[in-house]
Amino acid sequence: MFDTAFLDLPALSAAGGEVHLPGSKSISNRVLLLAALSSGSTTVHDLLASDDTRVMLDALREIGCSVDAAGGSSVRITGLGGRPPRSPAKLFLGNAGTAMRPLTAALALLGGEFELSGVARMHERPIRDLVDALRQIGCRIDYLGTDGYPPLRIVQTPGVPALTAPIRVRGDVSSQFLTALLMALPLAAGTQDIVIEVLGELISKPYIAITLALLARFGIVVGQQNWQRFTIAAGSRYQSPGSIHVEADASSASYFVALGAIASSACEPKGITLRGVGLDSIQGDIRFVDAARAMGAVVTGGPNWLHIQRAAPGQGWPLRAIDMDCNHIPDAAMTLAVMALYAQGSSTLRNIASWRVKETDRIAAMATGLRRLGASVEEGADFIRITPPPQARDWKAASIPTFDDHRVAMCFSLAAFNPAGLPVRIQDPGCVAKTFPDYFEALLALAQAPAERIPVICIDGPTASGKGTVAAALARQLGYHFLDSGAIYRVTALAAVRAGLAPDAGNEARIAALAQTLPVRFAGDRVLLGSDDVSQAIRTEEVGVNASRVSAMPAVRAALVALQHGFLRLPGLVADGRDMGTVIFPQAPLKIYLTASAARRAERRHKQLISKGFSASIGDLCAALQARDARDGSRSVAPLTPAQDALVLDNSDLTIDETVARVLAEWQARQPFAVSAQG
Ligand SMILES: Nc1ncnc2c1ncn2[C@@H]1O[C@H](COP(=O)(O)OP(=O)(O)O)[C@@H](O)[C@H]1O
Ligand SMILES: Nc1ccn([C@H]2C[C@H](O)[C@@H](COP(=O)(O)OP(=O)(O)O)O2)c(=O)n1
Repeated sequence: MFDTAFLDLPALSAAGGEVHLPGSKSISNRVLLLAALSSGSTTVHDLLASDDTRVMLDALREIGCSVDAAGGSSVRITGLGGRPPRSPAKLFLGNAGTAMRPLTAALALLGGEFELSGVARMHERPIRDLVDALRQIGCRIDYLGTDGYPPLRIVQTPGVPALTAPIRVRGDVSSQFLTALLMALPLAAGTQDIVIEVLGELISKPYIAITLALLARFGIVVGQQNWQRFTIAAGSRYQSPGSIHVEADASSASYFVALGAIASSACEPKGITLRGVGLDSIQGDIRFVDAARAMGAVVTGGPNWLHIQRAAPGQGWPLRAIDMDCNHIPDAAMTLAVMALYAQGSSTLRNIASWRVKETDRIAAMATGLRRLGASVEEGADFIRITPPPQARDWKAASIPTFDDHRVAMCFSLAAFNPAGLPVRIQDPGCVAKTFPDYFEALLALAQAPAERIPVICIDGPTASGKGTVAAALARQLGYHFLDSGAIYRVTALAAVRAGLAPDAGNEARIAALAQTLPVRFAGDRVLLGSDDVSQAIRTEEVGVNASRVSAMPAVRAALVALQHGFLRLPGLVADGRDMGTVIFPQAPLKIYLTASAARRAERRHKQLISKGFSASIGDLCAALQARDARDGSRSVAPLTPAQDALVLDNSDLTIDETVARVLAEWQARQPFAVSAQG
């Protein structure tokens, strides 16, 4: 996940490939509970791994269901199937409303003694409408804290209550209470019809439609009249479907549908394939596909998959402008607002008043970002009209505020395909964690950009100037990849010595051959040589000196070029070494030559070695590093020297943080975003 202050997306040119979307949270928890209430075992595939599903799984174990890992993101649940739940039990449900509400209803009907609690925020989330509905049918539920809110105690004698009158529940505040009743009341439908009546106009009907569709998969058919009266027929029984796939969130899919519609495919296979949600989706937001098609997207699909391709020029590319009532797809429709940037003419999205009261005022948020990109935007209480920048040159490099709204952040990532080749800055990219923590990783795995557009910051300099420390900190702050090229030379030296090859000129060809296929991998902070973790072994002074020797061999340097170029990946790279700016990435827009006095560097290296448990004397270190500087600086190929366009930064009297701040300021100054004006 990118938890940086901002994420700069370079201009993207194409996209293609396959993405498996994570399972929907609310479908995951519905399916888990239904599996737990059924007879038989259910293998649940594509379950979302999240806090909310974890607490549900723990609760199900606690009440006596068996939960077994079934490989990857699958679990096997063996349901109660008419057995009483294990009781008494205390269930901690975190902040998962999708666990608290349905479990309350189900346990109140199953009978036993239970305490249901959660985090402090959960104890501020109302549950009275559900408790009132359950009390109507004789369930005993007490509030353990504030009236109307969890924590709750359920003390219910087992046995099905006789239900003579319809059960009434309010539907105008939240549809989750109705979902909870619909999932629990089949437990009472053995010998009697169950009728639920909704008081008030039912909101969020598409979510009830999801509940009904899932109940049907578990053998429960619910009759429904006008979304006001629901009937569960006598004799209804939960029956496991054996296996079930959790659909991905259809509104999360909208970003990738849009991606396929606007991005060309540079190579085969063409287009974007989405796995996890398909044309037969039970989610209302799947209707986004129709809107995307109306704009020109070429979408095919089947159960659990979609394939999206950009239309041929003139046949849907550039996209067609639309004028659409978006009431049925409120969340996914935000994506249309960004697709409108790639349309010919003005697009109007209507009946979207609910955008104003979501995570943020989404009409205002979208208007702000779109205007910053150069679009003309008109907004009203319940509509937005977007006219794209007339020409490529009218686009602007924008820093987009995201207002702590995951959907705003995901939407504007798509502006990186702009025809002007401008980068886009997404502020607070971590806000996508709400529904799709790895959204940007998934996008960047599909997106392509020419190598010359992928930003690189080079930090070269002599030993112990702080290059590695500063480069790693910068990479972290910018969300960029990090290349520690010195580590590659160190691993080469270690591998050579282990293979019995002394780092002498006579062994150059053999060491170069070894370097050509060097199985080096970086995994977070660890450096692996094959499967051997060499992170510690390569940090000794002896390996450093040997690295300096092998690095003076032209054939070895040539052999390692492709490996180093391979680190240049989206969204950008910070590279640390000796020749990053002079040889490996001469096109880099920022090159820093970091240096410090020999005495300072010897002190730093001394401290570093002591802290890692190696013994060393400052005097020896100072002499050694001066010798190394001399060798690195005088070798025939790629000698250590500042690139012509490098900024020389002597940090003898700077702290690490000050050095990082200096480099970051240089980087920011080179960006096209008017940061101070735009915030
Ligand atoms: N500006 C600085 N002031 C003080 N210590 C620093 C500074 N920069 C780096 N160091 C310390 O010096 C040591 C060497 O830094 P390192 O990043 O390994 O250097 P290099 O990669 O240039 O060889 C580290 O322990 C680091 O914490
Ligand atoms: N891009 C690079 C990186 C390192 N080298 C060589 C020169 C250095 O003495 C060794 C070890 O590099 P490393 O950056 O790990 O060394 P220091 O941590 O600066 O002591 O590799 C190089 O020639 N070119």
